[in-house]
Amino acid sequence: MVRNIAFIGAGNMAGAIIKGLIAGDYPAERIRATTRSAESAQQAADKLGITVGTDNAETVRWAEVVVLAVKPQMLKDTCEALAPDLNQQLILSVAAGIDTRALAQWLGDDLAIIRSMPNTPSQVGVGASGLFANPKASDSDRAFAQQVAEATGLCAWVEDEALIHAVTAVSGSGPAYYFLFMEAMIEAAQKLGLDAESARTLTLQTALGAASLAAGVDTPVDQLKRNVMSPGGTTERAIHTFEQGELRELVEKAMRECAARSESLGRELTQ
Ligand SMILES: NC(=O)C1=CN([C@@H]2O[C@H](COP(=O)(O)OP(=O)(O)OC[C@H]3O[C@@H](n4cnc5c(N)ncnc54)[C@H](O)[C@@H]3O)[C@@H](O)[C@H]2O)C=CC1
Ligand SMILES: O=C(O)[C@@H]1CCC=N1
Repeated sequence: MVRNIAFIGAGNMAGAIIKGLIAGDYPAERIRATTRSAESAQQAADKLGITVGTDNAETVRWAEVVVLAVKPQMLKDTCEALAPDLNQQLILSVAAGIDTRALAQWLGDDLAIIRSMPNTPSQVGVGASGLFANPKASDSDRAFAQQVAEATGLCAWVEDEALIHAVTAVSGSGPAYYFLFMEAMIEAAQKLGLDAESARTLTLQTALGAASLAAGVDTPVDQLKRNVMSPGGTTERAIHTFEQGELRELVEKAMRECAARSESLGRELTQ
């Protein structure tokens, strides 16, 4: 299914989705985007290989699907300015925290609105998105949103919109947790004596290998972990150190904070 799709905002997340779509053979001439300045529009056009302008109204009138990809703090003003040019386009919002009720208030009551919480690995085809549709969205709207998400990776629907906060804490923000872990491992590897390049390549390949193995076999992750841990061996010491340092509790705390921030962001920006 190909529809004219306009991204309002052409930053990190829109760029990641657009790259994923194009890599999945979505026709580039059916994708447009906007940014705030002519200079950033030109940069984004060169980087993404699509038409990027600064005229939201014109771009929205061309579109059948409008993707809201500006920062949550910019969303209310952006939506209210777009509202007069909307004519039943499907709205896809990737903004953290802002619910479909607020979006409908700013854009128009009758609109089909689908929220997607994607992540930046979308740009290399291994994104993970959570989706929620308001009751106005048709089966075909849902199918289109799913197609966009699947062009860039995999997706899961939630039927309770509040669960988008949890999705944000898992997959929306999750890549940054793994990047932090990689950063820490690269630093520690160098302290153990490896040169910077070996520290980096061994760390990244190990992350890729662990994720590929976990995704590629049916074995639960705790068993995969135990398979690395020879009794009395080396891994056991490292895992014991993580557990003693309460890594699990820390992960849960961080994810609860993330979900809570998603909720409070929504409250602050929709009052
Ligand atoms: N970065 C990430 O990993 C993820 C981000 N998101 C959501 O995606 C949205 C965008 O985030 P990023 O791409 O990281 O931000 P960003 O700052 O990289 O991109 C925002 C873009 O919006 C443009 N913009 C701002 N106001 C505009 C307007 N009125 N009209 C047209 N363009 C306008 C800016 O020029 C910029 O290109 C946010 O709402 C965020 O919550 C969701 C999931 C993951
Ligand atoms: O940090 C943020 O607010 C955005 C939403 C999910 C990932 N990045």
